[in-house]
Amino acid sequence: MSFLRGSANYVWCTTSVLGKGATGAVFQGVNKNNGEPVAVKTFNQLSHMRPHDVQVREFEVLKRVKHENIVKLLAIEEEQESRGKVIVMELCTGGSLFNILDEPENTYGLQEDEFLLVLEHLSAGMKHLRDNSLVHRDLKPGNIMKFIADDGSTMYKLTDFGAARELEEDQQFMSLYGTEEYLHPDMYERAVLRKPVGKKFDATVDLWSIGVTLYHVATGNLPFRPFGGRRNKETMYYITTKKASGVISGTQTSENGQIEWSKDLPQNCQLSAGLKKLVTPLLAGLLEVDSQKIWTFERFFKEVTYILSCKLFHVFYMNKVQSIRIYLPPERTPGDLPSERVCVELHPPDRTYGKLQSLLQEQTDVAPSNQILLYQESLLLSFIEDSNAGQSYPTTHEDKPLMLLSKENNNVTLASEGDIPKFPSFPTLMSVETDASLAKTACSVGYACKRRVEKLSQCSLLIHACVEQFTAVVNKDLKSVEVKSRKLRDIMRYIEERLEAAIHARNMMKNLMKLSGSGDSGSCGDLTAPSHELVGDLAPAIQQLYQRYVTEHALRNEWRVTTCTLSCPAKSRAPARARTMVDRLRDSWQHLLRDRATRSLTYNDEQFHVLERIKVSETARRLRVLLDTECQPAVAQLADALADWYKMAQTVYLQVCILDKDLDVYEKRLEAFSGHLTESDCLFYQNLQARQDGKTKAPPMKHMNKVHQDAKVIHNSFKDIIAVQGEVMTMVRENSQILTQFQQLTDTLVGDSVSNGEEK
Ligand SMILES: Nc1ncnc2c1ncn2[C@@H]1O[C@H](COP(=O)(O)OP(=O)(O)OP(=O)(O)O)[C@@H](O)[C@H]1O
Repeated sequence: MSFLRGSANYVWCTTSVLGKGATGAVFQGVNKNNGEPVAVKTFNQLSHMRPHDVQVREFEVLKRVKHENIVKLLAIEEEQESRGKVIVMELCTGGSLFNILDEPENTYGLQEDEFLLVLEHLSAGMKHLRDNSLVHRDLKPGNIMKFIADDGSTMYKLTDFGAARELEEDQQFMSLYGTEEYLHPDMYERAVLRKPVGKKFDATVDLWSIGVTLYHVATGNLPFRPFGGRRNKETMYYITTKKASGVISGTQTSENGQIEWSKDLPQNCQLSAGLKKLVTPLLAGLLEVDSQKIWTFERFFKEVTYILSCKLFHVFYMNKVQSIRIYLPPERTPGDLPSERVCVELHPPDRTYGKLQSLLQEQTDVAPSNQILLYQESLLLSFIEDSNAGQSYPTTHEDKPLMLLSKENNNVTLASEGDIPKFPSFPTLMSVETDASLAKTACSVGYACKRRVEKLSQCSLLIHACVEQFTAVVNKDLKSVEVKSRKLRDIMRYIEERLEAAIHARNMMKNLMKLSGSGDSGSCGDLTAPSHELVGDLAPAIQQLYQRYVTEHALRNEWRVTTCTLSCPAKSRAPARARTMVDRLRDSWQHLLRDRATRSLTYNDEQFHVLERIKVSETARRLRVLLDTECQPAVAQLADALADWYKMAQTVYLQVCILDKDLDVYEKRLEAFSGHLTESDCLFYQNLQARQDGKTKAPPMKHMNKVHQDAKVIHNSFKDIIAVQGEVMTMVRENSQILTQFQQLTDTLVGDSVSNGEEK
């Protein structure tokens, strides 16, 4: 039966229950004046038995807080019929985090991006409470609401501020608080075990609850789980108080059995290894029973700020066909506040390329010197303006990651992603009670399978993308090596020409000086050009590679030929098929849930119930087949093809690297020789100048100073050699002609004087 209830400005229907808690129920209502949907919190009889000041405290607190991560208070009104107070709040259509975690999709915890959103919003909301000297004391997923804005963006908001001071009244606290798994052990001892404790519950009790909540959000499970659950209170207390520092979970799987402690997040949780590394110490700091060791709020906020300001890199590690995530620490900003120093000291800012490489090595074992890191169709380094500054690093996405390839290891082996739990099977006898929970478990496993199918499908696309990008890089490198070798051959030719001219000039001057009896033209040092055989030797190898890989596209063609017959989960729409099957599992689960609520089924209903069980088992079987016999083998085959292809591609890449290095060595030698030649020319022309100035018999050199200066320029900047070579050569040639003419003239003069009998 539904009843319409109302206050001055709002109405709600008693069937539109959003949730129920210890103090009352929350309904979806509507503003009578503008139709705005709202949430209306009403209070039950039990809540009215609390002292008056306790009852009004929630209203007082709500009036004081104003923050985007705290549910907004719209009004406090009186219900027309009962005259009881109601709280009207903004409506959070995404439900509570508890409901979200209860979804089979989140059985193993929230996805990484959603987890980070909860972390950010939860800590921002808590910071606002701290800034207003408020302690929540009843923090748990049920009191964190998901608000979905008109633009579809999500905001998590804290709610339920009814607990703060009630802790002073033991009785109320014990009777009104049902969710004990999130309580700090000291509060647990007093409220649940009902032992008098001489301890004060300060703000750190919230930190413990944040720790339990975050563990729950990250894994889908509570961190401390005694066998038998909530009823095993003594063991619960034992686990939380006896756990060692750094331990973040304790589970008892059998009656009076051993506790399994762990300092790590479970393997099946959805967070990446990169984020786990940052979140695990945070959880350990919060789930610390020793009051001396538990983190302060300030430390918690700083660590969260640190985690959230890390730059995320999606990386596809080709040799393991694995998507990984790297969180690069934030940069130090000039405006770092003194209060942030602690955090800076704990995590020295280091957003350098070297840091990125060492984080990659941590997760992949590929040493920095062996990392080939690509972004799109180039090496990542070519995108980064300053390898010490993170701002210029490109933004990556799941489907547009950095590609990491190992330079020295040309093996490709699929990384093990861990086992997916088995689908449950229904017992032969139908049970309305257990069938619904078995169907829910089947849904949870179905979601895990679907995620794995999506991952494999993405891997297959990334394999193709990686091949394309690496091929582009090899081609680009080959092209630049080819251009470099052509340029060096040109330079070599130019240097040889210059050398020839220099030798010619010196020989002629020598002859002239001898003839004119003016002495020697001066030493000009050893002028032997570096053998151009080296560049000549490299040229055919470069040409051959160029022809095969750039002109004929051998790498691309090879990949196409080997993979054109292979199946690809992305092309066969495996993710869409997996999604349809999971939807089917969900429908069946909902059907079995309705059956459980009905309790007694008619004969026909029973037949349909049995059919739904069959549907669940059959869909589960097909989903497993899709994963095990279609997607996994397809990616394994692609990985094998990739292994063969990479053996070839890596060889070409390394060959090109070696050729490039050889050319660099040769370029250096040419540069050194060019410098040497320039110096020699300078010396030579300086000598001539001196002779001219000293009125000794020397040819009048045109452009001599210009040649001298340009030669210096060339010496300073070898790279400019091509730009000025024409000009310099013209001048050198002109000087050479002058010398030749001068010699001819001198020869004539000498000949004349000989014929005139002047020669003795
Ligand atoms: N603003 C809101 N929008 C949508 N649903 C809400 C809103 N506020 C509360 N709810 C739902 O109502 C439930 C109970 O609300 P609330 O926690 O305030 O009640 P309570 O009686 O204090 O509960 P508890 O026993 O947890 O202390 C929440 O878990 C949530 O599912």
